[in-house]
Amino acid sequence: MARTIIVSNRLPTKVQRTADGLTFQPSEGGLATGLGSIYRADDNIWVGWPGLFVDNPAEQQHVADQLRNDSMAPVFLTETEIRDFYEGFSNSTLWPIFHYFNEYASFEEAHWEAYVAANQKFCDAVLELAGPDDTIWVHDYQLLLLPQMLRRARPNATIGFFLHIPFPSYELLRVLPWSKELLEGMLGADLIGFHTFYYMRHFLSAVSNLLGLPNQNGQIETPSRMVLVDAFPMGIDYERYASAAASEAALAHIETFREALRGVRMILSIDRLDYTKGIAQRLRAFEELLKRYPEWREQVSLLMLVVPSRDQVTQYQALKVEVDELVGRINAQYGTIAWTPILYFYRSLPFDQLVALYRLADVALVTPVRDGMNLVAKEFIACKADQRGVLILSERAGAAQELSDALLINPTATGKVADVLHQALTMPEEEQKSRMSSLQALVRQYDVFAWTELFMNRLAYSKIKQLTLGTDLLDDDASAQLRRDYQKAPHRLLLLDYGGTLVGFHNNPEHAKPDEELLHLLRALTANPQNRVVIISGHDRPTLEKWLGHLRLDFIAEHGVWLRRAGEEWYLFRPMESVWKQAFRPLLEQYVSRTAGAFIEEKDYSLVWHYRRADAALGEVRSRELLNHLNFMTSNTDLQVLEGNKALEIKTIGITKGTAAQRWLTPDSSDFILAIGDDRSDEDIFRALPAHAYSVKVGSAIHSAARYAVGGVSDVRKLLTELTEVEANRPDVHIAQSTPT
Ligand SMILES: O=P(O)(O)OC[C@H]1O[C@H](O[C@H]2O[C@H](CO)[C@@H](O)[C@H](O)[C@H]2O)[C@H](O)[C@@H](O)[C@@H]1O
Ligand SMILES: O=c1ccn([C@@H]2O[C@H](COP(=O)(O)OP(=O)(O)O)[C@@H](O)[C@H]2O)c(=O)[nH]1
Repeated sequence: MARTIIVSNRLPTKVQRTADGLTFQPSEGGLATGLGSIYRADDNIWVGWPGLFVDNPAEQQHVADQLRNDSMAPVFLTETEIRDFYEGFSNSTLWPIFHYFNEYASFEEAHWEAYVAANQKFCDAVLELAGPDDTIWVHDYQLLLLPQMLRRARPNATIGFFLHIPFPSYELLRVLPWSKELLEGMLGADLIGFHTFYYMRHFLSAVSNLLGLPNQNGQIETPSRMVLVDAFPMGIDYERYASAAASEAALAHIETFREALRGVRMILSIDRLDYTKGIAQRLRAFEELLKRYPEWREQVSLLMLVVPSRDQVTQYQALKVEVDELVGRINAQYGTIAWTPILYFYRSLPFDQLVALYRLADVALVTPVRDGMNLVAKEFIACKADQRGVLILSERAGAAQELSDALLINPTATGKVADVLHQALTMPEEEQKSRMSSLQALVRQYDVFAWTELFMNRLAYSKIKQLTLGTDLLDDDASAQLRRDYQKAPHRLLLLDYGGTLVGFHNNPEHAKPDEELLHLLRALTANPQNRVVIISGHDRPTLEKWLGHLRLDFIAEHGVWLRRAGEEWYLFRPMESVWKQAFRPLLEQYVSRTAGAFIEEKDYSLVWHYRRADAALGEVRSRELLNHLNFMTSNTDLQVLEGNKALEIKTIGITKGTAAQRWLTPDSSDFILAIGDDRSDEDIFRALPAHAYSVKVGSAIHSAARYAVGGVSDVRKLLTELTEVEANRPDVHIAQSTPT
């Protein structure tokens, strides 16, 4: 039966070393607590780290056996991996950058290397367990490279990825020297999920700006596949919290806590000790409440449960000192014999005590400065059996996008938070109930099971969508077949686009000069008289002549305007005008001055407005505008506007790379045809080909008419090199070539 393999750095069970040996406890942190309710169903397995350094093989075996009973498979991290991968790259580089604390981030090459190696270790562990039909669901920032690693090993696997923390704006992400690798790692998944639409938008813009991959309606076009991106706000196991809060055990705890509080009202604060959680800001806001509203002294306490976290990382150690000092100072200043303003606990609590605190609290004060979601806010809501109590929530927590009936605050506005605390403590019961009941309806309906179902349905949909797109990757089998067909064929026609296909895409088209490797390759291909090789390019005649004119190649230049057979003269596709250029140039110039980085290229019979050097988003916006303008100006003329790769080209109607290529496609011309191109203009060639031809799209093949797709220029060169090697193995045969009409 097909299973789901969940993979995350932290397992829902943590192993601890005590005087009595190893113990097994539930992990804290929202990822582990949140997913804890779903993974046991249907034979699923959870692969992850049990939170402790265990190197003794007998102990490792014991841990693995214990965890196996609970459907978990441990990945044991060495001490160096814990330091460099977990505390290092994950929590001293990615965590601060993704939470907008870039001043806390370190950039250590050794940590990056450890991160790559640890992701590979998780990959190996998953591959050992996962069957071909299993769905692999990877979680969080510690494993951003894992989807791509799994994809390389299992090209057809179903892989989902969910990020539990914010995805930062592109400006923050680009600070990371490894940002491209991380994005590419994530794109190995079929579906990438975020808690909010904002995180998703930031991700899409980073992918567009850093990798140059376009997206539409949350679908990213990668060279080989379409990847879906969507927002899935994570829920909790609502019924588990609601019923636990109503249980006998919880009621008994509530009684004890109430007695201890002796009529003092309680503001509750629960989180891991983390600088993202705004703990110091919260303490200052509580102090401000006591200052501004002295009537609350001796009437209300802040119960602050702080769970130890990542205590080997410098900033976490410094935060502990800061929080200890603040609590000490406020308690010393305001406390009385009968009343302690802040009840401070630095530990974790068992589940039934936790839910008792949620149920008892008058106010939950949740003030992170950044938080992916924040499940504490949702757990508080689920525990409110009598619907009394008020949630104060930072607008910078992912949860704020959904929980609009909470009192939303800016966590750094200390005075305002104090005022809102006063508002919460004096809120009429009727208003409390009305707000809480709509919050409960939302959190109950969109619980962790609904969240999982939505994610899984969307993941299945992404697979179906990929299968219906119709272009296959030119994998080993397909390219072996291509080579066999090539070898058999007495006449071969190779139609090769130039920029983006044979050489990389350059910011300046004039810099796309062929290198020695390419010249050698073209020389080898044209050396065999069975081959006719046509370079089909948007470049002008003089440029192609200068770069490649000395080789035995045919040419189609200016997107089909000029043609030349090897050793012969250039000729025009058909007679045409160029006076119209004067009328269009001022408009293009206007768009150049409005779009930093845009430029104009003038050819004999066409004008091109390029935006490859402009900011990606601005370039798209301006090109849409210009396109509308140009469509209007060219209507009822014999001109057309072609959309190229980051370019708009105006030229005579009916002349494209495809119409020009047709001149080479006579019925007896070739037994083997191969066309390769990366640009929208190459689609005209693909569409012009007979069914038996090989058409290969370089880069994203979504909406392409090509039969096959390859990733980039290096794949094209590899393919062509392999063809020259086929040649070398074959006895020399000389067969006359047909020439284009
Ligand atoms: O594993 P740790 O280093 O001990 O850290 C605990 C977890 O912290 C983070 O939790 C996040 O996930 C929650 C659920 O989606 C979300 O509500 C919260 O906003 C996040 O901070 C981290 O993302 C997990 O990987 C850690 O396990
Ligand atoms: O003593 C405690 C205190 C908190 N938690 C849990 O830790 C999680 C914190 O998740 P959240 O999403 O709020 O933040 P994270 O720590 O994941 O950043 C919640 O499920 C809490 O119930 C816990 O298990 N034991």
